[in-house]
Amino acid sequence: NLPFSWESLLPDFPKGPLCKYRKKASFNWKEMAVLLDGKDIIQLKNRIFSALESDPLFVHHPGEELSREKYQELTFLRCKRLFEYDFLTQQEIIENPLKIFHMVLCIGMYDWSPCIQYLLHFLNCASYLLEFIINTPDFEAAKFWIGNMGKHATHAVVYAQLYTPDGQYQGLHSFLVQIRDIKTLLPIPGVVVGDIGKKIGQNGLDNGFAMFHNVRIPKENILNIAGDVTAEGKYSSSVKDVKERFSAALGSLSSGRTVITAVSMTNLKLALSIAIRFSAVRCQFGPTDDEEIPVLEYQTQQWRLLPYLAATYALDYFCKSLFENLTEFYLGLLTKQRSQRQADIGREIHALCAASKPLTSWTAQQAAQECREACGGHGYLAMNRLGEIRNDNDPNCTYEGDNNVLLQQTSNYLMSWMHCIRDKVPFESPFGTINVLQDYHHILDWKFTAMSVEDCMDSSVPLAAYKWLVCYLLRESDLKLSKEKQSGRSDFEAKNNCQVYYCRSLAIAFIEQTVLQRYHDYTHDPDIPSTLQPVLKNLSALYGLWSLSKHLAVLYQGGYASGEQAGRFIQNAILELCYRLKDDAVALVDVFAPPDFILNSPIGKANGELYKNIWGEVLQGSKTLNRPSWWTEFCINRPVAGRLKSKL
Ligand SMILES: CC(C)(COP(=O)(O)OP(=O)(O)OC[C@H]1O[C@@H](n2cnc3c(N)ncnc32)[C@H](O)[C@@H]1OP(=O)(O)O)[C@@H](O)C(=O)NCCC(=O)NCCSC(=O)/C=C/CCCCCCCCCCCCC(=O)O
Ligand SMILES: Cc1cc2nc3c(=O)[nH]c(=O)nc-3n(C[C@H](O)[C@H](O)[C@H](O)COP(=O)(O)OP(=O)(O)OC[C@H]3O[C@@H](n4cnc5c(N)ncnc54)[C@H](O)[C@@H]3O)c2cc1C
Repeated sequence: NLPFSWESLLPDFPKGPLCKYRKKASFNWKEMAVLLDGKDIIQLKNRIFSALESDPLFVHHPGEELSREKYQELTFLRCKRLFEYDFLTQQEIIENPLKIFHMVLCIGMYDWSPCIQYLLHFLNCASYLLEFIINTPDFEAAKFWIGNMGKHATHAVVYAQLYTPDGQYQGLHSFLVQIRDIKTLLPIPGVVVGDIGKKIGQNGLDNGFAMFHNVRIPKENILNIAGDVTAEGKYSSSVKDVKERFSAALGSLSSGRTVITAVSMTNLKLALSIAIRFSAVRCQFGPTDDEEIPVLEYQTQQWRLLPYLAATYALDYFCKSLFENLTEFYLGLLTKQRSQRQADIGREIHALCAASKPLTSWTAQQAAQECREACGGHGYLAMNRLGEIRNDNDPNCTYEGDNNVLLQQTSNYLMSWMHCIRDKVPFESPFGTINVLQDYHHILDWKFTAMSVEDCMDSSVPLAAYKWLVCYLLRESDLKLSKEKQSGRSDFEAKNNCQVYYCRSLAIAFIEQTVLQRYHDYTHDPDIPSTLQPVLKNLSALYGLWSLSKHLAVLYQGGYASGEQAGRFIQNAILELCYRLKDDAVALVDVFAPPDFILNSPIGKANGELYKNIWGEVLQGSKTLNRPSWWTEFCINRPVAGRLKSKL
């Protein structure tokens, strides 16, 4: 019973082999799309997708190998065009900042290279408006990997150690430094700048290096987030402590990590759209010799893909909520809030995104590989895009902070609450993500109590287990750290020896619990339409149980679970949920899959005409039917076997 306007916003899919599954779905995919995104966002997505589809600059080149140079040029032209489209007015952004988030992800669904190039220009121009001298002390201190710097950036935001004329060290600060002439693109005197070479993915985007030798920049070019310097060279800062200034200087990294969390989640959407549509139409083997069934009917295929589908829904919700948290933080910064709450928000967001980036980028990396294999040989064909998705997702695990290093930031934050727990001092965090620790002592006594598989079919079961897991890992990490220190290890060594199985696991369990808590609350909200709630609850339960199943050893080790049944119930519940969700799977990807032009994968097309789509693409290759240019080497210049064999 959707109003007519919804129908025009979300046109029906073409008829074809996927209809069989679409008819079996327990819910209406359009109603779900409207619930998750709302009319405004769907309109924005349509606007962006159709602009790209109708623009000749964005046309795909099937069967054509672009050189890196050409791809970089095309990426730059596309980036310029994105500025020309200017998809969002300032007013729209102010009214709903979430639109920026959706705009970025829509462009990224097409190709991450122009998207990230655009974003780096857009954010650096938008968010940053002495007479300092910039120097690179040695080769190891060179700036390396910098996005857009390889070929074309004219200005860079450079993080550098600040020394004032009195010789005092003032900590890390950021400066706007011109690196190339804006008319000629030649380097500014004193700057050595260049391209770092081919990468595993995202090759449309140029990444560069730079070294500075006595490069003078105007005094105004200090980006005075944490401090400023007067004309007389005197340093001033509202933040007195160097360490706090360091945090403030790094604070801006939280926005990058939040965006990367969403970029990775979007890669999950792309990979799953392809793999699930493929699995629903690709038939192999069957109960009888003359009946082949779609590979989606196999338990293994369901178990390999559907938990990632559930993860996509849970992480999609989490990303939006994290972006809202970040918006609140930036509103505080813009209105120059100096309250304790503002500082606490900064710390909590830092802890959240330092773990959500690892969780989401790793999940997407594993999913992309699983989807690639789940599509068999066709998954390995470059035109089907799973390799590109996997390789373009890969650096999400590294940039804006290596995942393993970042997890330490989250566990540090969690460990910092131990003194409140020990001293029984009341505490809470602005977004409530650590409030679970208020019941730490009580939760540590909890046990797994489900008596049947059916009992486990709601996300409240894995959620309770996660709360225990977080408290348990916090206790164990804290004990381990104390033991290390007591045995005479330095702070550095002690901390280092507490990472594997302790702090690292703690940070992962914490973020999984937080994602699940938010998604559980959302899916169990009485305002969710009753037509959609059952499938959403199944997704929440599957995400929770599947994630939890990776921690089974610790649940037993710490005494939360005992006996054979607990593990068996969890495993059987996962399989049962996969089975229940398999008929909804196609409709669930229809909700988030971009149009065919954007998805750009013959096996992932919405019509499900697998073979027609592959053949259509194969035959478009300009040289598909040609004999090779080196055909004479095969037919005429035949090798004389053994001609070069040593006679000695
Ligand atoms: C902090 C480190 C991990 C470790 O340093 P260390 O010296 O050990 O410091 P600590 O003692 O642990 O911490 C000191 C205190 O500071 C607090 N802290 C640290 N970070 C933050 C933060 N972000 N916010 C708030 N507070 C912070 C910390 O909690 C401590 O406080 P306390 O003592 O506990 O109270 C450090 O090594 C580190 O951060 N390393 C990672 C470095 C990094 O991330 N580099 C990024 C380089 S830029 C990059 O990679 C760019 C890639 C471009 C690709 C982008 C693609 C996606 C699109 C995104 C678009 C976003 C655009 C953003 C623009 C841009 O980045 O240029
Ligand atoms: C595609 C791409 C684009 C980038 N763009 C930019 C950009 O625009 N601007 C910019 O400034 N930077 C950029 N970077 C650099 C990026 O920020 C860094 O690569 C990233 O922060 C990781 O640092 P690193 O490379 O020095 O790794 P390293 O710190 O050398 O890490 C190497 C390994 O050692 C491990 N390790 C390091 N320290 C510890 C520790 N304390 N405990 C345990 N293990 C540890 C890490 O887990 C990692 O596996 C980009 C990188 C990539 C790949």
